[in-house]
Amino acid sequence: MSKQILNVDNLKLSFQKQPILKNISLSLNSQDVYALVGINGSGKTTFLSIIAGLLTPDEGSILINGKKNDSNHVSMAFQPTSLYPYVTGKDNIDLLSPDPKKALDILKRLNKSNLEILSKKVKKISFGQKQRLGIAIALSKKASIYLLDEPTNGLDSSSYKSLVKIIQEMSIEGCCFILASHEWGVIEKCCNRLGMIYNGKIKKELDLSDYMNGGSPPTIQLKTTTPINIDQLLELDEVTNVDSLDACTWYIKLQSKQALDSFQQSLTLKNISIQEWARLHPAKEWEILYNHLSEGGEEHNA
Ligand SMILES: Nc1ncnc2c1ncn2[C@@H]1O[C@H](COP(=O)(O)OP(=O)(O)OP(=O)(O)O)[C@@H](O)[C@H]1O
Repeated sequence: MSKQILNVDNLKLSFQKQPILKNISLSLNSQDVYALVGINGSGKTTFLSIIAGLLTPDEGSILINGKKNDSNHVSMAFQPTSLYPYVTGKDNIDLLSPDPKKALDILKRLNKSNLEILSKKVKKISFGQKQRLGIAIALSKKASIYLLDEPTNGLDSSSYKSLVKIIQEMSIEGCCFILASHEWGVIEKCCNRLGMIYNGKIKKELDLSDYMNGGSPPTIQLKTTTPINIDQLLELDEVTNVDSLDACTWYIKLQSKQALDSFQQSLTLKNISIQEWARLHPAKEWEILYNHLSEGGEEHNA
C-alpha cells in the first residue's frame, strides 16, 4: 500500500514583489518519482528549496509524512557549488553525510570505482564529479523524499545509467523523488508522474504509469496542412481531449488503443488533410510543449 509522503497546498512565493510560485499544490505517495519540468527561471529550484525547508513560502502549507514542515525526512542533493571547495571529496562526505559508508557505496556505483575525487580538493574536480559527490551524499541520508535538481547535468552515460538504476531501486523500496530535470531520457525511464511549472503554477499533471504498463489510451500528434478549428477535432469519433500549440499542431487523446483505426477513418470522412501523424510517448508530448515554451512560444490551450 502506498502512503502519502508529501502534501503541498496552495504554496505562494514572491521575490521582490515578483510572484514566482503563485498557487502550487502537489501530493506525492511513497514510490512516486515525479518529474518537475519547466523553462529556465520558472521556479523549480525555488519550489524544491521550500520543500527542503531552505526557503519559507509567503503562503501555503507543506506536510511531510503528515507533519507540518518536517524537513528531517527530506534530502535535497547538494548543488556542486554548495560543497566545501577547500577540502577533499572524502572530507565533504564525512562532513555532510549522515552515513559516510553508504555515501561511498553510492559514489562507487556512480563513479565506476574511480574514486580519485575522494583525495582531491573539491575545487580541483570537474562539475560532473562534484555532481556525483552531491548526489551520493544526498542519497545516503535516510529520507522519505529525495529532491534532485538537474541530477543528470554533467554525468557521463555510465554514471547516468547507474543513477537511473539507483532511483528505480530506491523507489521500489518505497522512497519518493522529485526530479527537476530537462532530461527526457531520465524522465521516461524513472518517472511515473510529470508536471510542468508554468506561469507560477503546476500545469496539467500527467500520469506516466499507465503508459509504462502499456495500457494507456494513445495521444496522437497531428499536423494539419491548413489551420483548423478545435471543434472539427472534438466532434470526431473516439476523441476525449484536444490540446494544441497552434492551429496546425494538435495533441489528441483517444479513448483507447482500439480507437486508432476509426479515428483515422473519421479524419478522412471530415476531409481534414494531414501533413504528419505520430503516436507520442507522454513524456515526448511534454518535451514538445517544453521546447515550444523555451523558444519563447506561448502556451495555447485549446
Ligand atoms: N534569492 C532570490 N532573490 C530574487 N530572485 C530570485 C532568487 N532566487 C531565485 N530568484 C528568481 O526566481 C525565479 C525562479 O528561479 P529558480 O531558480 O527557482 O528557477 P528554475 O526553474 O530552477 O530555473 P533553472 O531551470 O534555470 O534552474 C527566477 O526568475 C530567479 O531569477
